[in-house]
Amino acid sequence: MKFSSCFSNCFSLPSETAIINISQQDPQGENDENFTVFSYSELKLATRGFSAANKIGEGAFGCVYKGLLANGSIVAVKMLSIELESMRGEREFVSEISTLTNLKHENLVTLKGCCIDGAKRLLVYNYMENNSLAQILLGGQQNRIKLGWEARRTISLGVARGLAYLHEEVKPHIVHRDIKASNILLDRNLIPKVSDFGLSRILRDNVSHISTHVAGTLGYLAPEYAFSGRLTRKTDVYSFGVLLLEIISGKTVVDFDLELGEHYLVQKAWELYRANRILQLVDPIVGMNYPEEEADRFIKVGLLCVQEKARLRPEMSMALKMLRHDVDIELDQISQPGMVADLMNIKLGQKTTLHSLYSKASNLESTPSPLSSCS
Ligand SMILES: Nc1ncnc2c1ncn2[C@@H]1O[C@H](COP(=O)(O)OP(=O)(O)OP(=O)(O)O)[C@@H](O)[C@H]1O
Repeated sequence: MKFSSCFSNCFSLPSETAIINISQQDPQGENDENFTVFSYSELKLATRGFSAANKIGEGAFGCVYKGLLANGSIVAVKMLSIELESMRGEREFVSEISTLTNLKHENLVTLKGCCIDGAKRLLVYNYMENNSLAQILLGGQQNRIKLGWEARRTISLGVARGLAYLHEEVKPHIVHRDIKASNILLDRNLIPKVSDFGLSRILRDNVSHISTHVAGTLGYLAPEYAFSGRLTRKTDVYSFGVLLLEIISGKTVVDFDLELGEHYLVQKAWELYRANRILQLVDPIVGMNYPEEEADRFIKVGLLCVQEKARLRPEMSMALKMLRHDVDIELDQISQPGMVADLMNIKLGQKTTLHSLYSKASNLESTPSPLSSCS
C-alpha cells in the first residue's frame, strides 16, 4: 500500500490501524503494490480544484473528474456523494477498496486507490480515453463513433470475459449488479473495461447504489431482481444480454422516441427471432459486410441471457463459449424473455434507489432521492 505525503492530514485514522486491517484481508501483502491512499490536496490539484472543466460525468455515486497526477498519469476521480451513514466506516472502506484494487483483468477498469478527507470519500481510477459505450454507441450524434462489426465483437467478448472473471475467478465471487452501457468504458484502443464493480461493498448492508432515474437503467434489471431483490450472478447475465442486444443493434433498451412497437429492445429482438428475421436487428451502420452467422449467434446468446427464468440463463463463462462458438446454442433453450414493459409503468423521472423501486412496483409512487447532487 502506498500513502501520499500528506496522508495523515486527509485520513483521520492512524495509518498503522489501516495497515493492520488490510493485512487481515491480504495476508500475503499482495495488495500493497496496487493500492494508493491519495491525499485530498493531491487530487484537488490534479483536477484543478474539481473544476467544471474537468468534470467528465456524473452517476448515482457522484461526479467524476479527469485529473493529472504529479507523476504524469491521467486518472478519473470519483467524488462520492453518498450520505456518510450509508457508507461503511473508514477502516472498512479502505479495506474494501484495497481488496478491489487487487482485481486485475484486461476488461476491468483499474481502481488505483482512494482518498478520505473528513466526510469526503473519493475513488481514483485509470482514465479511459473513449468514455463509455453509452456515449459512443448510444449517445448523441456528436459523441458517437461508427462501430463496425469487428469492434462490436471485441467489445461483446471483452465484457463477457470481464464478467466471467468477476463471477467465476474472483473468490468470493462478485455480482456487479449494475451492468449497463454507461458502466462499460473504452480505452484508447476501444478495449472495453467494466467499471463500478464491487462498489456495493463500500455501502452498509441494505443500501443499494443502483440508480433508477432513467428508464434505460430499469431496462437492464432482471425481473426477479427488480421485483423481489433476488440477486445472483444470473442477475448480471440478464443485464449482459440486454447490453449485447444494444451493442448489436445500436439501440437503447428502452426508447420512447421510436414508433409504437419498437420501444422495447428485448421485445423487438424476441419478435424478430420468432419471425425468423433476427438479422434485422443488426445496426445498419455496420453495413452489409458482416458475418451473418456470427451476428445471428450473438443475438441468440443475447436472448438466452434475458430469459425470464434465471435458471434458463447461461453462466457467463458459458455465454462466452457460445459467443466464441466453442459450444452450440440449442435453439429450444430460447423461450420468452423477461420483459421490461411492466417496469416501465412505474412512475419515473426522479432519482430513486432500487430499494424504493420495490415498493413503487406496487404503489407506483416515487420517493425523494437520498443522494445529494454535484455542484
Ligand atoms: N475511469 C473513467 N475514465 C473515463 N471516464 C469515466 C471513468 N469513470 C467514469 N467516467 C465517466 O463518468 C461517467 C459517470 O460515471 P459513473 O460510473 O459515476 O456513473 P454512470 O455509470 O454513468 O451512472 P450510474 O452511476 O447511474 O450507474 C461515465 O458515464 C463516464 O462518462
